[in-house]
Amino acid sequence: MTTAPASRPLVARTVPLSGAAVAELGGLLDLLPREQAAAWVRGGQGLVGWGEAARIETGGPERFADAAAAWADLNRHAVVRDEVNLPGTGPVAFGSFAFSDASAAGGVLVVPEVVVGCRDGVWWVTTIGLGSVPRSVRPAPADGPQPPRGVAFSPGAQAPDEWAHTVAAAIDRITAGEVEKVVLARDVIATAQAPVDPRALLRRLAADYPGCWTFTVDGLLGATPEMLVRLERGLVTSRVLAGTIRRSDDPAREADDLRLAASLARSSKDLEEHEYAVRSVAEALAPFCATTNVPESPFVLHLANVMHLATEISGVLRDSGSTSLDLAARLHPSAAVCGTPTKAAADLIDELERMDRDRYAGPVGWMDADGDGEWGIALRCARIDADDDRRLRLFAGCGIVAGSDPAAELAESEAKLLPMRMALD
Ligand SMILES: C=C(O[C@H]1C=CC=C(C(=O)O)[C@@H]1O)C(=O)O
Repeated sequence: MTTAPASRPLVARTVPLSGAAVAELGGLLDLLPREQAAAWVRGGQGLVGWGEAARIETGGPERFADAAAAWADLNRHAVVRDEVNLPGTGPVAFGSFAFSDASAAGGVLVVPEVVVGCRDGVWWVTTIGLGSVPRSVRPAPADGPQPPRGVAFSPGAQAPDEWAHTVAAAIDRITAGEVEKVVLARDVIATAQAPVDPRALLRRLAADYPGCWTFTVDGLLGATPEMLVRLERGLVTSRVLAGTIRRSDDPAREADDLRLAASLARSSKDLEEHEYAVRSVAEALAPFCATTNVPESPFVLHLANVMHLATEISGVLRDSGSTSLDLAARLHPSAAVCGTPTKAAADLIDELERMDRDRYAGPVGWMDADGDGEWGIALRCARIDADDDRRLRLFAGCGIVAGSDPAAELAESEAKLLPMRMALD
């Protein structure tokens, strides 16, 4: 199913924001109103948007292709005046897609009525209308959000010890030769005493995880460290993560961190897990790229809660007709969230997880009219219940290989849930 408002043209205008206007703004996230907010922000830069000029909803195995086609169609007839001309100026769609072809969560592209962007000190505002010239807007800080109140956590599809047994079952299936790696996830339900204002969570996530991409699209919000694919004027980049170690709880932890980072970089179990993920991305990108660069060994990425093995892959696009969403569709699901071989791992996930991942572990991000954009993997995130905004589903998953230990994976999943738990605290 695709719903796209086809008959009326998109009308978009981008203008730069002057230094004096920017001085009054605060940060990008401070501009968001409570309703219909979208964001993709890292280290103070990125895009935020609000309102809904157009919405494209898709579902099933063709959810990416249908969304890309509907977005291209909207832009074919668009009337655009862009005075800034950078990736992310002109009409922009924020998007989020389900992990699984079978999920009712499908996919969505939301075209906000107002988008404010910041990149390398350049600020702009884009106003977008459907079938009419949009009113010009002077962005201003919104009211401060109330922090969440009285949040209680309860198990989702599987209680923690049950999930550890599931991990043990997965290890048996790996040992039996069914798959080489499978990523198993679990969910946790958070229930607050009052409706949760997503902006409070976004601000907390951005402050605690400045090196991650803090996002919200259509009720999904989080701070992901993993970039599935970025396309910018023909340059393709991807940051692959797999292989994790928890950081120590000790505040004076620098010496500890060095020791942990060194043990992660030497861990054959984590290096194996990482290698599957890198290979899946490199192989999927190769047909699209004239050249690619895949570093031989990973580096260790330090986050506030965990450290990951990380590899930055880059390439030059061969065919200028491919959009960032086309690339994301081809890369999804990578072995960082599914496993190896892909189909057998996806079947095992269906069988063992006993839940719908919804939009967790699917691509989330934005795209402009040229097809440039950034699509992260929706990790360290939660989805607000559309029917009850006091309720959220939190997700975390772990790559399982033959050498995995169920108790250690359970502890790792707790560490990955921490960003959202703390944001709800
Ligand atoms: C599936 C998740 O993380 C992936 C990304 C980084 C490290 C991972 C790991 O070490 O298992 C996972 O592959 C998650 O955070 O829910």
